[in-house]
Amino acid sequence: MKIDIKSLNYEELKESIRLIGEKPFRAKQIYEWLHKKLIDDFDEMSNLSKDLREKLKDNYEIIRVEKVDQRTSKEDETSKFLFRLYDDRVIESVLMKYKHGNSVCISSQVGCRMGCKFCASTLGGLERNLTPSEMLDQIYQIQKLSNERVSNIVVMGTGEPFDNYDNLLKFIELVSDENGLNISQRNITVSTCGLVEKIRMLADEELQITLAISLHAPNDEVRKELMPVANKYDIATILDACKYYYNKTKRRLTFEYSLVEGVNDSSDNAMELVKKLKGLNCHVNLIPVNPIKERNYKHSQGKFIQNFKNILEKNRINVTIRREMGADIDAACGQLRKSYMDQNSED
Ligand SMILES: C[S@@+](CC[C@H](N)C(=O)[O-])C[C@H]1O[C@@H](n2cnc3c(N)ncnc32)[C@H](O)[C@@H]1O
Ligand code: SF4
Repeated sequence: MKIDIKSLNYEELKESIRLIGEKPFRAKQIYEWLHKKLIDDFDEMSNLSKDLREKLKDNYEIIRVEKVDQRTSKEDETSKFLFRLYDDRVIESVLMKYKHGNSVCISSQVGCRMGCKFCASTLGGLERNLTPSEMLDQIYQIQKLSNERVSNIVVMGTGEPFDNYDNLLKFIELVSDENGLNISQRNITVSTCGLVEKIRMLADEELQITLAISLHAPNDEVRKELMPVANKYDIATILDACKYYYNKTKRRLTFEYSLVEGVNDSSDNAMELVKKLKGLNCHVNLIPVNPIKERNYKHSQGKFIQNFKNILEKNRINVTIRREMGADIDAACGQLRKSYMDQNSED
């Protein structure tokens, strides 16, 4: 089997190149082609001899994702990309343009096995993990297709990143490498449904990334209704792990809270959340839930959203309501991929 060359870090590439009888300086050239110039064909590596390019082709493959669809919102400048993988599976990624720079939301798995009730990504279960190269290439292709420099990354697309932990760490290492895209770790956010062991492991890595926790409920009872993973970890245990993360990294935590009408959006719910988060250096992101046709959940009405926000603010909890981006292009995580798969299975 050929080696997935784009998933190797610089040191690994140097060693691998040595094993096929080449000088270490070649690794620097190849790494630059792959991760700075974003080339995905050995034949375009013009400072390498033809013989070496053939040798590379014999030993390595350059994993890439291939665009099958792109939709750009008429309401804002959000673009959603559908990419095909080498095994014909399909994933989605989103480019969001902000005043402060361009942000890409990437998928970390094909599907997800966590089963959250409101989420389209999990409807077909988990198909497989993405490799570090497949996570990277979502960004590389979007940068090339849009001619825009990407400055921020959120790992908030399909999949539970901590269920693909080793590949996630490798991806972070590669994308923040100064010999590659060199995206600051401070501009990378990883969102998790709260896998406690992995939160603690990540804290021990002492990286500078932002950790976002999908909380979505002020107590375990409501959380269990929405997220099966709540049967495994209670909120108190998750918050302990979050404090550990904060103490190790000094990075402010983000809590995501999708507001679902009549389920988690009352004043009592807001007060209970305040009590849970008091004293934590954190920020709460309120997300009006994006309804998916497979479930009955509705997003909270405007006045409930505003009331929830006011209660948090009065109690000095940092809070924002997430702008609904690209609502006209199935922008909720997993929705575009799901519509694509539904259409293709009907054909
Ligand atoms: C798709 S998940 C991926 C990252 C990780 N698995 C997690 O749960 O945090 C990213 C965020 O989208 C939220 N989300 C999923 N489906 C949603 C929907 N229909 N409406 C609003 N938010 C949704 C999740 O709860 C989570 O906070
Ligand atoms: S919200 Fe996250 S963890 Fe839950 S099913 Fe969706 S992708 Fe998986």
